[in-house]
Amino acid sequence: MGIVLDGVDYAVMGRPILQGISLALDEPRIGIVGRNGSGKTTLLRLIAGLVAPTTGRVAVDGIDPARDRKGVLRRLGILFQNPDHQILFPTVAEELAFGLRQMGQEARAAEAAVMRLLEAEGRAHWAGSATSTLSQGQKQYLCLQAVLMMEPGTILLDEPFAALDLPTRARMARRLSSLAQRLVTISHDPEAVVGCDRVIWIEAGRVFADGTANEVLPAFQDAMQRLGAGDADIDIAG
Ligand SMILES: Nc1ncnc2c1ncn2[C@@H]1O[C@H](COP(=O)(O)OP(=O)(O)OP(=O)(O)O)[C@@H](O)[C@H]1O
Repeated sequence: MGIVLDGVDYAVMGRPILQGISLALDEPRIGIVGRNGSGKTTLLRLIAGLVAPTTGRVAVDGIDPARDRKGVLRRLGILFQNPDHQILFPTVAEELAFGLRQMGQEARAAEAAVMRLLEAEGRAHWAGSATSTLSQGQKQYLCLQAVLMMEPGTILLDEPFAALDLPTRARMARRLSSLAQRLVTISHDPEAVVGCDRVIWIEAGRVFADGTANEVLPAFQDAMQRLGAGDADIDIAG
């Protein structure tokens, strides 16, 4: 089944942001790379159903993510770039229970599921901790656990390593690689998608290259280095 985008265009007030995107994504590890402003986050938002395409069709395991919000919650989890934008609750246990409550589970069952998860992760003592006191890496880890609570088949990761120091990044990479879920990783950094089965390079709102990591990443890296050698962009997007 997987993720299907069929002839997708997305425009804001007539300005095209993404154009002619047709992709069928069902590999276990998918990377989406592109420079700043190329349209990666917009693509993620379309897949997640946070915005609907202007033309064309998006389907996640056969459902339209913009229309069936409940259905998509069970299929797709999102780890946003900044955990501070994702964490809503004062304590770790409340944050972890939120998704299950949204999916209709009653409070006591959700609480028990949260404790089971924290115990399995060796972090039962985190339950009552204030989310605001966690480090950036711990917050990112909490957001990942909150997504995993809902047992989605696919997780969308937006720049998952951007705010992490090297040891935390290594730990997060290890945790992610052990997951059974399909992962779609969006990044401007080729390092973040090195092990992927398939890498899609988005340039100026279009699919510029699509292949294995070995096929796509060397060319992407070359192009980014060439761009970096030139002067800064002086045009303002929009
Ligand atoms: N709602 C919106 N209104 C106006 N412009 C938008 C909107 N959403 C995205 N854009 C524009 O579309 C382009 C692509 O944005 P997007 O955030 O998808 O890029 P990106 O590849 O994720 O960039 P970055 O790596 O910098 O996060 C940018 O020029 C952005 O300014």
